[in-house]
Amino acid sequence: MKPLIAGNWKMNGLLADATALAEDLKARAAAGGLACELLVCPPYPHIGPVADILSESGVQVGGQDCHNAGSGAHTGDISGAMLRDMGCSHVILGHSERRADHGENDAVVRAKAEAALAAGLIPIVCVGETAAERSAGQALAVIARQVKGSVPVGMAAERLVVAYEPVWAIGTGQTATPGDVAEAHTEIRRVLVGLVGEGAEQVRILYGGSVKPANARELMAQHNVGGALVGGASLKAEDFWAIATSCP
Ligand SMILES: O=C[C@H](O)COP(=O)(O)O
Repeated sequence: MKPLIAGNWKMNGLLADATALAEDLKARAAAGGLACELLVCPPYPHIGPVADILSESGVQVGGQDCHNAGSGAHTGDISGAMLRDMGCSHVILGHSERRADHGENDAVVRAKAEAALAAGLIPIVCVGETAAERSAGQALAVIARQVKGSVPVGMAAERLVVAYEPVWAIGTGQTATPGDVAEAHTEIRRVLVGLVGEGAEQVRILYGGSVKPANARELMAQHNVGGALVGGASLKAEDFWAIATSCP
């Protein structure tokens, strides 16, 4: 399977910024020849216009979260079906900013992943340790616990993406070393084998945390790294494209 380079635009920009970025990516994608799949995850209000612009481009569109219920009285939330209806193929779930800002735990993330799958979306399940957990020597244990708790059991490997995002590397400019990344991804793969079975080798495990053009090539070359989840650098088409063209 090709690597996946996903851009998480988070809560940034207005509609004009989102559509300008989408138009720029569409123009770059028209040349073809990328060795990876590309995905952008705009803020909810921008998903429809961005999906319209990118509809024939090959660049996929995703959500940044969805509720675990299919519909109902959940003010301020959106469902997987709504994302699918707007043209989304993927949804990011359990991002550390959701876990911190909205108190989402592994059980909630797993319920959301099950709802996303039921809606026809591919969940990108995020895991990663804090700086304190790493200092305490618990990084791998935390990662293993989050994967076991957040990933639905027995799912098809091609319907799942996992993202390793050490919390201390997100938006800080401090990137995990290639060795840290390889170690964490190997642990995630080991846990996935128990959850997914034989297909676990096919699950793409993305790295996220201060990925930029200058470090993307080395990170993407690590064992078990199947792409990147990019925050800040995905807001500039030039940088996002440079990361996409770094795929092996
Ligand atoms: O979802 C993306 C990550 O949180 C990484 O963000 P960043 O590239 O700005 O560090």
